[in-house]
Amino acid sequence: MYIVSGEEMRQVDRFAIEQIGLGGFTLMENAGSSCSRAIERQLKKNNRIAVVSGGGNNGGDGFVIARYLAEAGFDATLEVIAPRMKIHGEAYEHLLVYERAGRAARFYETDSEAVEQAIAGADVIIDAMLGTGVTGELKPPYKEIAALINRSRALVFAVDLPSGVPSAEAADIQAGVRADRTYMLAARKMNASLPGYRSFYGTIVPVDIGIPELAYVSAKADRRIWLDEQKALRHLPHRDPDAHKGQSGRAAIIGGSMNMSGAVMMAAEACVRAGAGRTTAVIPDDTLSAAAPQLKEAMYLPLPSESGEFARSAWGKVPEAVHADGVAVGPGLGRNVTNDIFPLINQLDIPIVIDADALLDLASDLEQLKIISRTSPVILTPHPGEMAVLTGLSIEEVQAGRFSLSAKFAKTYGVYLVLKGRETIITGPDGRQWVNSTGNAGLAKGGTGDVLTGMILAFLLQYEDPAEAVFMAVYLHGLTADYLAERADQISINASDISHELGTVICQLKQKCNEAGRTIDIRD
Ligand SMILES: NC(=O)C1=CN([C@@H]2O[C@H](COP(=O)(O)OP(=O)(O)OC[C@H]3O[C@@H](n4cnc5c(N)ncnc54)[C@H](OP(=O)(O)O)[C@@H]3O)[C@@H](O)[C@H]2O)[C@@H](O)CC1
Ligand SMILES: [K+]
Repeated sequence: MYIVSGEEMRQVDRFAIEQIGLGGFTLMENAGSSCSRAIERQLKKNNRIAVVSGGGNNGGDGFVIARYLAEAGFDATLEVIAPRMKIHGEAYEHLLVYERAGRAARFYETDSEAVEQAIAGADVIIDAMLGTGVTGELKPPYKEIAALINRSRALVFAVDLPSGVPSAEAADIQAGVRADRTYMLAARKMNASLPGYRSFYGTIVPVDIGIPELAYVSAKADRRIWLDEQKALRHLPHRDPDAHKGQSGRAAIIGGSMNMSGAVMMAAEACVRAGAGRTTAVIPDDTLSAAAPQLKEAMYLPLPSESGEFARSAWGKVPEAVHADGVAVGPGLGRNVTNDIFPLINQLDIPIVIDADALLDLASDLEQLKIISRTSPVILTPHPGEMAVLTGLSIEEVQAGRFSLSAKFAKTYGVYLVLKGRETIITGPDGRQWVNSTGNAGLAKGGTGDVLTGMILAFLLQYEDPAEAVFMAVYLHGLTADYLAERADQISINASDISHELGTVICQLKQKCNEAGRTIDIRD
């Protein structure tokens, strides 16, 4: 599914209407009929339903929904908050269709008390007041009606967006409807993936309204999310039956310090479990006895240490000492001795994943990234705090601009950026973005990032396309956490459990998709 801003959605709509010839009236009919069918599955026959409509096209969707629900025999009334005079275009045509079908809408302008009573007394409220067209703070009486909806005990289903929630990134939100479910039309709106707005949406139900792919291509809205597991099947790691260990790649993971020998070893174990042919842990020599017993499958390359961390002089030795097809640097490095990771980026033209403390070293001289000439990809995996250091912004600013900041950063420095969070955003150096839908709050725990780093490195060695490798690592990391959370509470998820169960999850995924008859949607 595509992810769009409100402005991009308008461009997509315009293209579908003007260039493809799908009329706005038809799209609204599609939106309303598809939504009402999806909504009906949540309704009980005796529910009192209030469809609350505005005067724009979101309201128009509401007129169609009210007609379908009434025709299906539900006790559904249409409460229109906008004055009749302000309703135009396709929305007005659909209001007329509703009325000509023998139904009567109630208008807040002329019957405010009855409208408020209908809303207060409803079991289910369908919020079709405002969608992508909202600007600024909610105006009266929408603000008061939104508050009334939020106070009610009814189930609240929003159409496209909860009214009042802006669709543009980093727009302020003062008040808005808090929905239990949001029936999102055609494409996912950007803000549904941003922390400040996500809670307004409730469960998001995608609703197809028949807009052709070409309309998205024309709007250059190149951001996607996978909402079903079947999409993953085509992209799962695959092993040739005749494979030998040399073909799955040699991985080197550089990290660890006296107090954090576990981090580098968790990354190394994840790398082994995710299929790397040979994995070497490059560690400070005085941590060898602590690190080595943690993983039998790894090889070890100890380098000079100082105060329990890599000595500054060790960094110059790394490019020659490491014989690998891909490298990750960062897990558990520590911050007492300054790390110098630029020789790695400069001299090793193999895929490199930069994580954790190494990101902070990178931040001290980011401009160097622009002048280094490499053909192999650089992958940065910051959490919002690390991204704040990389950009010089506050964490709040990072979170409010996750999409645009990621795109700008990845393009400026020519890197793949994995901005972690509830919905991790992966951005390619060309600005294309993928949003991950798997994972849960159990991942908010030390070590899970180290495991992800190891998985990304292993996949980089097995996939041709770095974007696919990075996305699949993030996707399966989250999916394994979801698998674990189905068996024990989220709070008990251990980072290493993700490595241990990864194979089971991939296996289950293959089985599930096979059982579903291999109906793979190729539009991903
Ligand atoms: N285009 C298509 O093909 C399709 C579009 N579709 C649907 O259209 C929706 C977008 O429709 P849209 O552009 O008409 O905007 P919409 O969200 O109804 O809001 C406009 C109204 O809001 C009002 N208003 C604004 N700000 C306000 C505030 N702060 N506080 C209070 N009021 C405020 C503004 O009033 P005004 O300020 O002009 O007085 C105006 O009346 C989209 O989300 C989807 O549901 C589907 O049918 C599929 C086909
Ligand atoms: K709405």
